[in-house]
Amino acid sequence: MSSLGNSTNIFWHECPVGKSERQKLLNQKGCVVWITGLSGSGKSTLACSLSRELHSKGKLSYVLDGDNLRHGLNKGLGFSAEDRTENIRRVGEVAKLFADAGLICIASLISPYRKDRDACRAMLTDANFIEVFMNMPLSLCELRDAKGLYKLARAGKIKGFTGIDDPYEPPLNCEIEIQEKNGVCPSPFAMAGQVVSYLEDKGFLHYQ
Ligand SMILES: Nc1ncnc2c1ncn2[C@@H]1O[C@H](COP(=O)(O)OS(=O)(=O)O)[C@@H](OP(=O)(O)O)[C@H]1O
Ligand SMILES: Nc1ncnc2c1ncn2[C@@H]1O[C@H](COP(=O)(O)OP(=O)(O)O)[C@@H](O)[C@H]1O
Repeated sequence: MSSLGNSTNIFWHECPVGKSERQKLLNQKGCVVWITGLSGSGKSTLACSLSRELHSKGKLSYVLDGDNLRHGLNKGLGFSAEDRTENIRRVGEVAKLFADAGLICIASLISPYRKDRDACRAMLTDANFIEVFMNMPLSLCELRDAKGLYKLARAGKIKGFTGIDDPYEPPLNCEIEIQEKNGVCPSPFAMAGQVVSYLEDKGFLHYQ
């Protein structure tokens, strides 16, 4: 069902081809893998590696990457708390549609606020929202600084940068946590393997 907001005189139209038929066709179950973490923690790397692994297993996935969506769907949104909330809400709604289409939707956004991630979780049935926390130390993310943004933030040239002068609220009850082992970050292939194992164990990679 939809939440109607300010619109009136609109009605929900059921389509005769349903989610279960699409899932049967694809032999998988639609869900959302929501990857959260600091800039540079490896969200996009995991998203791409996971999508590749799933593809090689014959499973259909689609990546919604925060940075990429800000070029289109979310063009015009900034990084205030309100804009981030709207950014996450929109991506949550799109992810829900992809999951309904039967796909394994991989959403990769900083999504720093717990309440925003929880709101996306609430859009789906609980088991179909798989929250993956990239639990990498800020020092590692800052050392990587692939885009040079931490340097700019430290120099005061970017204001409100997550982890520097803007908050990041780590998940309290995520389904999967990716972290360093003995001070070493797992490879992209190993990170993807951790998520694939979870999806396999929970029965998302088959439709019975
Ligand atoms: N102020 C500030 N804080 C954090 N990140 C910033 C900021 N300004 C620009 N960027 C770049 O935007 C990318 C994060 O976009 P998201 O849509 O994932 O952010 S959020 O979920 O709405 O917080 C983020 O991409 P990733 O490094 O892939 O996380 C940055 O490249
Ligand atoms: N598991 C990993 N092992 C080694 N380097 C990684 C790993 N994950 C990410 N990186 C590197 O860290 C940098 C940031 O990764 P990225 O996926 O862009 O992070 P995010 O999307 O969270 O900003 C990139 O240069 C990437 O190649």
